[in-house]
Amino acid sequence: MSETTDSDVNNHERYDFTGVNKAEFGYAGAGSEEDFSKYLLDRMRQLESRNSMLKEQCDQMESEKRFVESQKLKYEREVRRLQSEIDRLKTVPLVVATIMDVISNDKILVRSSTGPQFMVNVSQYIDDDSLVPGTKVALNQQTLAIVDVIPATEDPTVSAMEVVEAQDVDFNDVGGLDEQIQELIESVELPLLKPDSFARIGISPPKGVLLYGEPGTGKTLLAKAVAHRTQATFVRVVGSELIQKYIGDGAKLVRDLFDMARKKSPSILFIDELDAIASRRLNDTNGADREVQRTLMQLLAEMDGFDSRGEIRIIAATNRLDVLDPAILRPGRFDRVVYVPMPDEEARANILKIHSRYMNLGEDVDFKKLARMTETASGADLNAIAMEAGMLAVRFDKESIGMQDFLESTRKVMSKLESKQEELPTGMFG
Ligand SMILES: Nc1ncnc2c1ncn2[C@@H]1O[C@H](COP(=O)(O)OP(=O)(O)OP(=O)(O)O)[C@@H](O)[C@H]1O
Repeated sequence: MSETTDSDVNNHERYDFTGVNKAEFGYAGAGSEEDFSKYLLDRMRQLESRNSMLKEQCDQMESEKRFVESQKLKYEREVRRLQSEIDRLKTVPLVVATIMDVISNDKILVRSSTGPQFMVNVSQYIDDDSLVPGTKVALNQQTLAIVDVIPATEDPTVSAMEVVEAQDVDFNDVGGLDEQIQELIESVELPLLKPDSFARIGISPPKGVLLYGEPGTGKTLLAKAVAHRTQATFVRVVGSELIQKYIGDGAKLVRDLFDMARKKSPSILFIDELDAIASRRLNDTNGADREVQRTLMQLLAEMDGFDSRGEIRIIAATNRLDVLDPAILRPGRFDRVVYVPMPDEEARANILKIHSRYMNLGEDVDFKKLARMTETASGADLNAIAMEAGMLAVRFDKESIGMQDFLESTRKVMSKLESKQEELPTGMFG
């Protein structure tokens, strides 16, 4: 509709209002025709603006309606989702079981997680190939039919082992321990690098080397350094983890470990905390002990069936030589036993130097003096002292690390050590 303009107002004289009932238009005045005409134009303007306002409101309502409709669809979807979630939560739980044997395509022997064994049916939607002994499956609670195959969540071998293809630790990173390094060169490095020399002379290199000594004295460090020197893959497992994490899988893991070492050869297999799987039998009746025994038997079997001139070397470490089963130390197994001592004064100064060689040191730093003050510290403690001194210098925004920082960090680490040693039994290595 076109807007009423002023020219319309000026043209009002053209209209003849004779005989028009003005009251019908809401006009109450008794003015001239001209006034009535003006009145009418005003009314028209008012009605036009009201009309356009109503149109705007209508548009707005239209868009609100569309919005509400889309919200409605959204909420309907949400209701359907929640409904199916409720249905899912209301379904009866499935029973977990392990396949013991496959008798025929539709008859499977399973052991449920609660213990008893059942002969059960299989849902037709399950792929026959996935039904092999050892697979975990879900059973319907009433009929005990297999309704699902539970995928293995993690391959224990992957998380139990640490496999490092190229080590960056060298013998230069080891402070002291010259004799131990020499032993490792003879028993691990030479057999890997010069196997022909052993064959020519007609002797077999030792199969396994056992490093023993207090915690933090550098046993792992030595094994890593020898792996670096020989460019061998470093495969590491921790005895206690083999036992605790994968109950029932320990023996299989040992097999997998040797398989991995063979696959990645030349390799150095490092078994840390050997005592956790190779301690003397104390109590035969307990299930956990039997598990340890099975793992140990597998380890011994693997070592016995192993060619000592091959490309795999085994190094193990323990803090407790006194608890080891003598079977593990027989010839052809860990036949070279190397004691890794706590560092003496000279070694302590060396270790401090090694761990602060990339630090910006003040001229007053006296490693000999620090070595005299750290008589009971292991290599790991000395590493902690160097790190802590560096942290102190950073905390106080210094240019370099001074003797004062080292003295402060030594005091801190040594007092922690003393309080720990008071709690420990003595005589483990004496
Ligand atoms: N002789 C050493 N020279 C240099 N650093 C050392 C030495 N001994 C220990 N360290 C430092 O201490 C850290 C821990 O040492 P490592 O893990 O080799 O000890 P370990 O004897 O294997 O201990 P655990 O018995 O607790 O396994 C090393 O990474 C290294 O930084």
